[in-house]
Amino acid sequence: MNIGLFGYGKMGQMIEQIAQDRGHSIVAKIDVETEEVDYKKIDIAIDFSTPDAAFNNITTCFEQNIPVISGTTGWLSNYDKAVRICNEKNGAFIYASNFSLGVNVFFELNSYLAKMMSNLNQYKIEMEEIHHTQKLDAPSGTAITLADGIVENTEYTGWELDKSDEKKIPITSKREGSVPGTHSISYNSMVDSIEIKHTAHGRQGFALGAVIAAEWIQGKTGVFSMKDVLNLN
Ligand SMILES: NC(=O)C1=CN([C@@H]2O[C@H](COP(=O)(O)OP(=O)(O)OC[C@H]3O[C@@H](n4cnc5c(N)ncnc54)[C@H](O)[C@@H]3O)[C@@H](O)[C@H]2O)C=CC1
Ligand SMILES: O=C(O)C1=N[C@H](C(=O)O)C[C@H](O)C1
Repeated sequence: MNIGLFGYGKMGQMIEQIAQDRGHSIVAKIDVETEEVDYKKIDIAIDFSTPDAAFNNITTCFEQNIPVISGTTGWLSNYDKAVRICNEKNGAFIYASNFSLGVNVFFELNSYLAKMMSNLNQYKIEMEEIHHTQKLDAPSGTAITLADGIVENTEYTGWELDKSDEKKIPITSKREGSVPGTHSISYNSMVDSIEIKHTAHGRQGFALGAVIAAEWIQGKTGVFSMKDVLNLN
């Protein structure tokens, strides 16, 4: 595949390595200073840019009939609009807050545990995410997906960054050194706690998942998720 990277930061560079190892070519590296893009060369776009840039990058690719894999977080207020444009153009799109296999298994585990805990009112939930200090958004996209999985299976109505509303899942976002991404969810009662936790050891898992998604979406049209790619059911 001829890949166009939108965002050539920490993730863009990791994806370049992994994509090349898997026999793909990087034909464009688009970053903040890029003035001109030759879209004709690009078979597929992989966007790991910034919350402000993602929507424009994604929809410009749809206009150019280029399928898009996006891992950028913090732009989701425009997600429905991006999906509409993708469908209007008969395009192909995958957004995932986290492309790693481990986190996608963790998403399933989280939903399953939430369902089991839904009637046990003596347990109160808490979520914590820890990332490097360069991260622009909080809470992380992964934490939001985890919270959505809990809301779907319990009576919690949403999430909040500062604990106050009993009906919302309290999320604590910590920014420390170069931490690649740690997410934990705990259910705490007076007598005990149950905790599940995912710890990324680096960015390889995210990057590999994005390249696998790009390989999977070739020749398809529609809006998909990592659950489709990984066949997790
Ligand atoms: N879904 C997932 O699995 C993962 C998602 N992420 C998300 O991916 C995004 C990027 O993460 P990192 O690479 O760590 O950040 P980074 O800050 O290292 O890289 C972002 C790059 O985007 C560039 N950029 C800014 N405006 C741009 C524009 N208009 N067009 C193209 N590029 C532009 C920046 O100059 C920078 O080089 C973040 O939103 C992060 O939360 C990060 C890791 C995994
Ligand atoms: O910014 C990051 O680094 C990461 N962002 C994603 C998120 O917001 O969940 C995924 C991963 O945790 C790393």
